[in-house]
Amino acid sequence: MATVELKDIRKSFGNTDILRGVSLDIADGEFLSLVGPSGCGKSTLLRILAGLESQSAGSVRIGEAAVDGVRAADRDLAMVFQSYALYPHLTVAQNIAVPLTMRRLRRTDRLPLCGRLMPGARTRRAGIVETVREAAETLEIADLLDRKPGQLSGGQRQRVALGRALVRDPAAFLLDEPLSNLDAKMRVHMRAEIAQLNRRLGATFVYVTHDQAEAMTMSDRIAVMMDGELLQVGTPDVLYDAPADIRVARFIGSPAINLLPVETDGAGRIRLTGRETALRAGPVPVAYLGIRPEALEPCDRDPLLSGRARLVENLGSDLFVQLDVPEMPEPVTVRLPSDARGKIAVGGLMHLRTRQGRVRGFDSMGLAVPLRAEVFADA
Ligand SMILES: Nc1ncnc2c1ncn2[C@@H]1O[C@H](COP(=O)(O)OP(=O)(O)OP(=O)(O)O)[C@@H](O)[C@H]1O
Repeated sequence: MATVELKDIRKSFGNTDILRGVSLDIADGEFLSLVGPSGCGKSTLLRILAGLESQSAGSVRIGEAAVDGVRAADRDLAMVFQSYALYPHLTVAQNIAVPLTMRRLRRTDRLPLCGRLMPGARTRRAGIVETVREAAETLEIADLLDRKPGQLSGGQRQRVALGRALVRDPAAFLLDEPLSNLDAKMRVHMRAEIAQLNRRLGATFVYVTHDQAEAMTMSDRIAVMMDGELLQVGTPDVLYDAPADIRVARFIGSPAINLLPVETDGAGRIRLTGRETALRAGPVPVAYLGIRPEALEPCDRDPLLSGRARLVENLGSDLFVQLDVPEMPEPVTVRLPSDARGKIAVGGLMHLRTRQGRVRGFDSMGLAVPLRAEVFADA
């Protein structure tokens, strides 16, 4: 098992800069997800780490060793892709055994017929069968070992691909959107299994996904990438509660955070839809307030904002209401507990407030800035 260190990685394809200096330290045994919208450079970064692509500048270390210039096959990493890349004519057991056959059997052992007669070949083959069986048991596919990939579900195929990575006992696992071919239910199931696998093995996992929910539920830390840059690296809680950048705030969380345009006057008073609020800016003027849907709640007096419901979505456990707020460019989303069911109808007027510490300020460049004082009716 190993730490992974990426230092100022740059990559250009022709004149286009795809990675613009990415530095990231991943701890031994950590589950780190790289997330970001399509085309932001996540897969390119993972491929550089794997040795499948070379960087234009910067360096990669795995464990104690600098691996720049080291071939992919010699980096001691296992990769799992979105396409499972299984051999259709081999059984599950044979598919899982592929890396072991290459590594543990001598060329002469692999010869048809006479290979089995080579001294020690029988013991080496028995060792492989045992390792495959252990991996299959870990992944709960031991009863499928004799099947061919065509006779498996998507989730089972993905487990076989994981099994093939597992038997290599690599320094780190690199996974590139491994669940995107699965249906929604299987994705939820497999993401729990992969997270458990990381804990059980104590191995370093680097996981690429564009699905923030996947990253939030599985990771120790998440690195958010956009346009070839890392915007923020932190635990799921930090990214959710304290995004450093408005783009991180928008990317993390579903439904999305409300980003309300505001004005700050010379005395630091923050005005929302032309009305003064109880919020005050710090030294830097605030241009947007970020408020998560669950950080808004109905109130009778001194509302932060008021609007009419344009959509009420009942999820059973929660209620999502979208409000049209006069002068606000986009509807405001509110998440209410299930006991609000039946109390709010489309067209109904709602007054909303938020609580101390649940508002985040962003400046005109989109960087998080401190609010000086938050004075609420309930404070
Ligand atoms: N071999 C290549 N030649 C030229 N451009 C490339 C090459 N590989 C990737 N790119 C470009 O680099 C950018 C980043 O690609 P990359 O696959 O890393 O993005 P990504 O964040 O993983 O996206 P996705 O989630 O869609 O897979 C894209 O604009 C892509 O078109």
